[in-house]
Amino acid sequence: MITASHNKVSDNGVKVADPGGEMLTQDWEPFADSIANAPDPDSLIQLIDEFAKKEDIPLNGAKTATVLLGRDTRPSGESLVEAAKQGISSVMGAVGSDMGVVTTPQLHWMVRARNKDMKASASEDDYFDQVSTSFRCLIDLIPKESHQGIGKLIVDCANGVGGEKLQVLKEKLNWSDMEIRNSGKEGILNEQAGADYVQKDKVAPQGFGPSDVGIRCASLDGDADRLVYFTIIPNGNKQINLVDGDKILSLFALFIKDQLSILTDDKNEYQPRVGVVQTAYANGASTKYLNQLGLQVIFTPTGVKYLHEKAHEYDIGIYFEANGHGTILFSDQFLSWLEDRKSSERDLEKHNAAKRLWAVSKLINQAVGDALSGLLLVEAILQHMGWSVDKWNELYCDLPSRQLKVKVADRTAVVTTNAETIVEKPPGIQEAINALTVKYLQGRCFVRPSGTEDVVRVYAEANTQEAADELATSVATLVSQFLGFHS
Ligand SMILES: CC(=O)N[C@H]1[C@@H](OP(=O)(O)O)O[C@H](CO)[C@@H](O)[C@@H]1O
Ligand SMILES: [Mg+2]
Repeated sequence: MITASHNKVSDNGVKVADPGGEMLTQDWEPFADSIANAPDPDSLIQLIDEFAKKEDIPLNGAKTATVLLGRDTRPSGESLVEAAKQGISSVMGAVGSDMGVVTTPQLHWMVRARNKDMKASASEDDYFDQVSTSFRCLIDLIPKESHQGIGKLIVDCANGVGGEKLQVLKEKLNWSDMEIRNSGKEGILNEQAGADYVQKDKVAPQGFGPSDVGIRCASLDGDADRLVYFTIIPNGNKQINLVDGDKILSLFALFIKDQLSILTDDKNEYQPRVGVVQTAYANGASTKYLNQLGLQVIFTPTGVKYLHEKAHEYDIGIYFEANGHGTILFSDQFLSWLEDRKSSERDLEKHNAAKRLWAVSKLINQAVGDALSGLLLVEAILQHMGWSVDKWNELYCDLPSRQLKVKVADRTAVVTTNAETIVEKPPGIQEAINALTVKYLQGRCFVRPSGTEDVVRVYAEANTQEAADELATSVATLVSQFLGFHS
């Protein structure tokens, strides 16, 4: 997938799906790094040959392989896809099949559908069919008493690929109450728009203003694998109430738990294991809420590859990063049990709960986090509950938080443990952070080296915004003292 996601339009990047449609296995990352940095074509071919030998991959088998290629809306995409196609055929002897402009999750979905679900020709149309059919199924199952409109939705598409794809869904679903903004027809990709901008800066994207107060708004990122919601604060100068990935996770977890409790009781032999996966950036109030729901919450280091892997350990694994990337994974064992229940259950309530969970498993992307299918699931659940976005946002109240970046001489000098919540190296810094944190009510603070930028990130939470800001600033100073200023 040729995309640089939420980054500026002049950036380029590539995301690689494995044959199951999921993210590239972590063992292969060093190889990906080495070929990306190969100095010339000969070294590239040599690296590929060596790797194929090491992994025991018969390269002549590649002749029967197909590599699906997709791209986001960046102007550079077309020529990069062409280059990829040439590389795939001339170096590997395989076929590069161009799927055109697609969202990252659509491409992952197609790879998965072709290999895992044995739909040899799975296309974008099949994706649209599956998500719209399962969405309609959820809507049709809404109990009559809560069948009421929940009002208009406006979606900021970051001027990216999500705009044209959401338009397809809008037409397929006859969804008149949804408006698409920053659709990509004009405007610059990701510029003051999109889920990353909205979540990090906590402000409304461009094109949104006072006339949108009171309306449910959502934001996708440039390749449509992240989703956040928000509402505009009246007279707030672009300020928003952010409904982030933690809240999407909480809504999904609540719905799944409700449906499971209709379907099962203590007498059931099979008790599906539900796991909720977060990172240290999850707001402390969300973790508390999920614990109160009686759910098992597990933490992993930052980066969706870790959350995704952990979520696979459960029958139903629900994961989200606060930035809005996440999905729900269902185990094969659970799905076959569910299929059984769906066909054998005589009790109407239980039968419907089974059908809802089945529809969720078809709607939500099983390969990666997907803003479009995530958005449809949020909308279906809100309609099911008869909830406004405010009601949803009131599930719990976010603790004030602050994120800062510190430029240091060498960020790899920071070594963390315990899902990145404790610093092991340099020695002494964790004790100093602890000494500052205990001064604040509901204080929580951690530092970690970024995996994507040359900075150390500081995250702080406390009972007031001033306190969170102060804690973050003083810990940022500590980081500079311990690690030396960037020269
Ligand atoms: C605090 C934060 O938002 N970190 C982001 C950011 O990672 P860093 O390792 O923090 O740079 O980019 C990752 C990739 O998009 C995303 O998965 C992660 O959540
Ligand atoms: Mg993205």
